[in-house]
Amino acid sequence: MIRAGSVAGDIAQALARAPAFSGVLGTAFGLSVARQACLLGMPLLTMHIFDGVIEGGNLDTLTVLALAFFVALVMGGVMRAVRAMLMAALAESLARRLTVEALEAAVRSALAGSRRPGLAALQDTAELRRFLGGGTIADLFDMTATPIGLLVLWMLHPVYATIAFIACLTIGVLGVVLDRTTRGMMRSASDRQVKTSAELQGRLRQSDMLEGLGMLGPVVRRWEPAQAAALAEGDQAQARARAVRGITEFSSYFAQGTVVVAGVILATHHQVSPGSIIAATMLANSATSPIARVVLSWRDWALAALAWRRLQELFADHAAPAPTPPAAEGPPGLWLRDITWTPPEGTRPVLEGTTVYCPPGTITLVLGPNGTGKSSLLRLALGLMEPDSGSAVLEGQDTRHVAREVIGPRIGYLPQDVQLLDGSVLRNIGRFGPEDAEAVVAAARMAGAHDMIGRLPLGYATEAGPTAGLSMGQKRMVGLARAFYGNPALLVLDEPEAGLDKQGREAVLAAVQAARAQGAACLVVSHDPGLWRGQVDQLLRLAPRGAWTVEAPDQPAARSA
Ligand SMILES: Nc1ncnc2c1ncn2[C@@H]1O[C@H](COP(=O)(O)OP(=O)(O)OP(=O)(O)O)[C@@H](O)[C@H]1O
Repeated sequence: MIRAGSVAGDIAQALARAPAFSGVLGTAFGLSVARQACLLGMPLLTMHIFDGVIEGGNLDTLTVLALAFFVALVMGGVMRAVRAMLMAALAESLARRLTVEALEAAVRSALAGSRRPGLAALQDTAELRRFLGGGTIADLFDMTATPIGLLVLWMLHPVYATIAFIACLTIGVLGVVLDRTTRGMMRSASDRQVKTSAELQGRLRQSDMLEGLGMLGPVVRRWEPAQAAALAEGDQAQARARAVRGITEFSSYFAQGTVVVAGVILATHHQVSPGSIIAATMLANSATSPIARVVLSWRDWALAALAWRRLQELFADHAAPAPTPPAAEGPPGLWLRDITWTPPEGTRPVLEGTTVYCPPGTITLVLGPNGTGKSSLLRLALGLMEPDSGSAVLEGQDTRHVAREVIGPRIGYLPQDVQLLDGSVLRNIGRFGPEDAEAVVAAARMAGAHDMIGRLPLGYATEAGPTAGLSMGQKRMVGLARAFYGNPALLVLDEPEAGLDKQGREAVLAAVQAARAQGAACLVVSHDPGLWRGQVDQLLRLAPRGAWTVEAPDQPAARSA
């Protein structure tokens, strides 16, 4: 849980861990101090113009002072622009790094069954980018003007400094009160909004069903109260922020007005010069306005804090499994060793001690009633989920504890719900790697999809993404070709024949036989054992409550020569 007021510290700590980032932050801070020095010189110049030039009538001095005033102004502006560029570059660079990490963690979180959409992690990264690049941190750096301004005011007259100090204190206390009283509200509103928009997104994905069955109204009516509650909580926090904004602005102007009044009284008693009144007003403004800006940008701080907290929780809860070195003498093929697995929020294991060895060049058919854990076993075999105990070992390497880019190319996977990504059929089959048309066509031929692809409007160049017009059967065939791409050592197919016509089913059988002949260990889930009769080397039967058996098939597999 995030501690009140710890956001800046947390973010600064994270930035400081990266030397390049801390260097940029240090430079931006240095520029802020230098800029404040330039700007704080201006009230003193103004005072000299009033007290020295008006009384002495020396226009040469006025020219020099005016020039110095102008140079200070330009230098302040240049430093501000350079600082803004540095902060924007820093925000960009940090966001790029965070985006990759956030995406990886979001994928792992989705695999673990989390309902929080990956999109939310990207929105949080964008929020942090906006925060870092948007001048809020620069406002914090500008707060160095406050002690310097107060010191100079003190040197002009302690009464000036006291008035400005009280104003700074009032604004600062208001900021802390605002933060303490609304942070929880903002957090809850923001979390609720993420949840409700995720729910709505999930439901809208089923637009055919919603529209076809006339369910849109009831769905929206169920979603609306939660959304309204989230918005109401956000509005309440905003209302408090508006009240604080009013008091902050009032305090700032009140301080300046009081400085003028006090200055006139002091001048009539010859304790300060008339020019000091203008200088003190400017200095009081310089001392109070950075604190006021930080308080007024409180919402940005709060939103960035929430985004940061959510990302930290996502990274902590879904860290990449630590890689382990492969065993020196691992058996070839796939070995599922004593796997026990309980679904998230489940009370009893669906798989209990499941053990099966799939040598290279064999087909293992996984059978069982609905809900007995067949798909889950495949995902465990691929290392996509953490078992309660046991492991899946491919050629001596634990498939869970290995970099995905290392093991991915050795695996072919056809999930139950085939998803193709935006891009051509060619790019999808080639897994969006370097284009290798020959290997793509070889995979498509092996999957029996080549002729079907040839009949598509643009052949291999046809769009295959979720909104493209491929039928379910066509998608499945393209997905099968993607699984075969690169002759994987392990082929994991979840109901590959589902939804295919007779020709498609025969193509699948032939394709899996071909993969076996090439030495792949094949693990296939099916609800149609008849189709696979005489085609497989062993059967893994799953039953309710974690029961399982490994059997030889009724008819031994017919091996191709
Ligand atoms: N991410 C998850 N979160 C919660 N429960 C899950 C999750 N994945 C699987 N389960 C549960 O685990 C059990 C096994 O699911 P699984 O999809 O592996 O069964 P299956 O044998 O493949 O079923 P089917 O034949 O219907 O495809 C089910 O009760 C399911 O609800």
